[in-house]
Amino acid sequence: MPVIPVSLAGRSYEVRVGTGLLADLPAQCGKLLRKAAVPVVTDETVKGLWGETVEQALAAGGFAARWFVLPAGESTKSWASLEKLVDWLLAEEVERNDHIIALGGGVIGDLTGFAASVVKRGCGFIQLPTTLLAQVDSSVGGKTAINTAAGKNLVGAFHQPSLVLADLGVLATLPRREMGAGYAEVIKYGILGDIDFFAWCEANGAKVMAGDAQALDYAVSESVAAKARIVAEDERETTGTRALLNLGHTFGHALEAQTGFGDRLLHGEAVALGMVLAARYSARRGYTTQPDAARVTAAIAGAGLATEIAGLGLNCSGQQLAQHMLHDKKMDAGTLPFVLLRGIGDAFLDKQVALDDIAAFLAEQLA
Ligand SMILES: NC(=O)c1ccc[n+]([C@@H]2O[C@H](COP(=O)([O-])OP(=O)(O)OC[C@H]3O[C@@H](n4cnc5c(N)ncnc54)[C@H](O)[C@@H]3O)[C@@H](O)[C@H]2O)c1
Ligand SMILES: O=C(O)C(=O)C[C@@H](O)[C@H](O)[C@H](O)COP(=O)(O)O
Ligand SMILES: [Zn+2]
Repeated sequence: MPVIPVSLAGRSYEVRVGTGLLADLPAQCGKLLRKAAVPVVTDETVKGLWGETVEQALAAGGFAARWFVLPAGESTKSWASLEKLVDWLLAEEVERNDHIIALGGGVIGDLTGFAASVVKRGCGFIQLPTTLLAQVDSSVGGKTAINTAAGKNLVGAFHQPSLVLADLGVLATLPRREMGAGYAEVIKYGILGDIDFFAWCEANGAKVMAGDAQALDYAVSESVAAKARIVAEDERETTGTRALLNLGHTFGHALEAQTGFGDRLLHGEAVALGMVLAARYSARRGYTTQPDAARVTAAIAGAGLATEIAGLGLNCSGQQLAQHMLHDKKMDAGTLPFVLLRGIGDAFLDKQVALDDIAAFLAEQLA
């Protein structure tokens, strides 16, 4: 079983990738579970599909799951959900050294991690990611957040989990559209820093999308290892290294905001479009070549993901889309550093981007 360490001074933890990890939960968690009652946060869909497995595994180890179940979907990453969850955790008398379990996709992981960061000024949590996206990205690295009226992930904290168990078996029930959204964050690691992994994705993306066990194991393990390396180097996104994980996200978050954080455009789908835009904009600026941008576009289209924002029916101008970017967390004294490409596998942070030029570029892409 691949075990990937996330090495942080004094707070290192493991990401275990394998099959059957949920059914083996008490043994996997070991001493992290200290009390008979274990708080488990999930969404309605995941509870219906995987709740029984978790409940029975805990019961077999002498534990009782205490469930907090939220509606599925991006709108759950809200102030309202956070308030309800925090009140519930306090009513459950969760202590600092306890661990809350987050069972679900990135929405549940981000929200539960944020709640864990503020309850009693910080208690423990364990990530049980159940989407491809959560296994390869959101469960690792400690970014937690909710969305607000002003934009995506604008309120949150860095708070690392104590353990991540990526059970590949749970992906069997994941709809194809959600697999595609997760695959966007997989291929991101290739585009931003590893041309060999990108080429592997070009050759094996269809297998990953079809749920091939070996391909999934490799894709998840390689993605987690790539993220762990970056997070270990720049945990709090202060040096610019971690910001590279934001490839496609400045465009993507603007698209998510414009479409109202709903089912119309999933986070991974927005990131896929954002990476195409970042590649095309990099070519327009002369940093990379048109053939590179076309290769990125083709690899993303090959996974069944949309690559043209003109097809989204956004009904807005390039300027309006660019306005959303003013709230980006990378914003620094009036300039917005953008993750661009010098080539496939060679992302960098460009601090010289003019938002008016981005707006003009977006207007062309929308036409
Ligand atoms: N913290 C980070 O570093 C980070 C990284 C990437 C994305 N994110 C965030 O993650 C969120 C997106 O995560 P997501 O794509 O996992 O979305 P999600 O949590 O909404 O899950 C997607 C859908 O899949 C369902 N689902 C989950 N597991 C399932 C399973 N095994 N079988 C069937 N259905 C299942 C859910 O109920 C939901 O309807 C966004 O809010 C994004 O901002 C955070
Ligand atoms: O872990 C990171 O760092 C990332 O940027 C991963 C992204 O895929 C993720 O969507 C993250 O939540 C975006 O970060 P944000 O700081 O722009 O909200
Ligand atoms: Zn993302």
